[in-house]
Amino acid sequence: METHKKDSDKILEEKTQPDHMPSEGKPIAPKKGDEKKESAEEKAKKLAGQRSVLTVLKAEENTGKKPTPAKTKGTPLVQVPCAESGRLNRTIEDEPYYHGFMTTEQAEKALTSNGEFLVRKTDVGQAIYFILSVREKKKNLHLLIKRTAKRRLYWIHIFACRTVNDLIQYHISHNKPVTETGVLLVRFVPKTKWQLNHEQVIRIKELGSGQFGTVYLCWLQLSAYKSRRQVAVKMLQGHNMTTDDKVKFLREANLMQSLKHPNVVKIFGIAASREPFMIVMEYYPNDSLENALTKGNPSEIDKLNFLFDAAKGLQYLHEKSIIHRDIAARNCLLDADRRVMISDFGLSVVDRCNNGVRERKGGRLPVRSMAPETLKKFTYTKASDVYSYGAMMYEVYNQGREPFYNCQLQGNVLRRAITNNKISLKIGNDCPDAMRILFKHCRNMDPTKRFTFAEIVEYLATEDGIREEIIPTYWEKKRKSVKTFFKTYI
Ligand SMILES: Nc1ncnc2c1ncn2[C@@H]1O[C@H](COP(=O)(O)OP(=O)(O)OP(=O)(O)O)[C@@H](O)[C@H]1O
Repeated sequence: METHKKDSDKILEEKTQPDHMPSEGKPIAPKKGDEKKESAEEKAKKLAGQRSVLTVLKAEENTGKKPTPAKTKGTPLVQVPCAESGRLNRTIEDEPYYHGFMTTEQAEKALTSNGEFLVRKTDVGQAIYFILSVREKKKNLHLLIKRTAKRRLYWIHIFACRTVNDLIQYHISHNKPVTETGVLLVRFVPKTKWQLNHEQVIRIKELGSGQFGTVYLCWLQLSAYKSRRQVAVKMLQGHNMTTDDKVKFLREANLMQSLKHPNVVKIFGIAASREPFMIVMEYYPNDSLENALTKGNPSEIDKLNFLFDAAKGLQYLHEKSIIHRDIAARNCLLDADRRVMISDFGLSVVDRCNNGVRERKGGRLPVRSMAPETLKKFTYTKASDVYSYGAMMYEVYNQGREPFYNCQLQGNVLRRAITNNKISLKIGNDCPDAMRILFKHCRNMDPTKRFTFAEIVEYLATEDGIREEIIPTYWEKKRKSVKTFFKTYI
């Protein structure tokens, strides 16, 4: 183990040293005249005697959130030379324990047993910080990895390093606690296959943009040995994105990850180790239901199946306690078999208690599709989703026209007219009777009298022309995978 007296002493000399910020992952070259060697551990012991000098120095150096005084007050900081940290020459993004941008909630889900840890990034105010999340005695600790003001060294408890990799590696290889109470880093939580790297994604062209980001057609490189495939990638872009926007974007990705249904958009993963954040999804070349309705002239059977597929996807979401909150033809995509896939979970929320979710949200709201009780009290329920589904039925039977397209009212005046039942949607004469009845059940002003999606699915399932589900057998699936193998490798 090699240490350099000069390196260790820099902590004490710092005030007179020029500011220097090494790039992440670069080793520090040893300097001439570093003959006298001393380990960081020995230095820690020695420096304990110089407590008063170092306490002053550390207080001056602290940046960002101040550490809890009970844990760190009076503890000297010791710089660990690079050679002693025992790290590999990699960037933080390459480290298996680094999970990129992640909320506290997500980190807590990932930590399951004592001593498990991961490193993540988060925004505190305007600044971005690294956080060490570690599980100890059935509790989760989220420790801010702080930086000294001048030399820009990273530190948690006693030891300070030039990079986060060094800091973590040093604590692991030397079995050093990260808190005063002796919490050790035992086992890291590895990234899941769902967490992708930005390098795996290659842009082809833009597909369109929405409120939260732009969607691109991209190549996704699955691994060095596997083929690449075309995917749609939603990227959160823009320099004026607030922390709130980022958290919402990650929440959307997290929510999508937990969904698996033939009528819900399939997600491959998320790249969140740096910005722009990306949600990598299945690419649906048939575009949106809105385009199919406005440009495609679908048959009556097609329309019926579009609504049946959408209702099945939404029934699944409601079973998982998810309220979509933005049901509209523009948010439904069509797969290669023209099956509807529910998409765009940017506004979705989880209603765990089944009481509805109250949220007075600013920004653009889909007022024309929203239920009167939501417009009045900002309460979103499963029944308010059903009301919006009714608005989508209107789109389906009116060539994709948006609800109230011929109404001159705008903004608050329109909102008041809807809530006071002064205006209402009329589905049109071309709509079959059975669908007109269903429309009425969805658009009832009283939310308790509306159908549920389970009832809608049951109602539509008996209609003539409903496409039967073709569930592939075991051998059909096998045959398909062999075919794909030959296509890819031979
Ligand atoms: N998986 C996908 N495959 C193919 N096209 C997609 C996919 N996801 C989105 N798109 C297309 O990209 C465009 C932008 O989608 P996005 O979900 O960001 O916005 P939006 O739904 O149009 O608006 P908002 O998010 O404001 O409701 C849309 O035209 C949509 O059809």
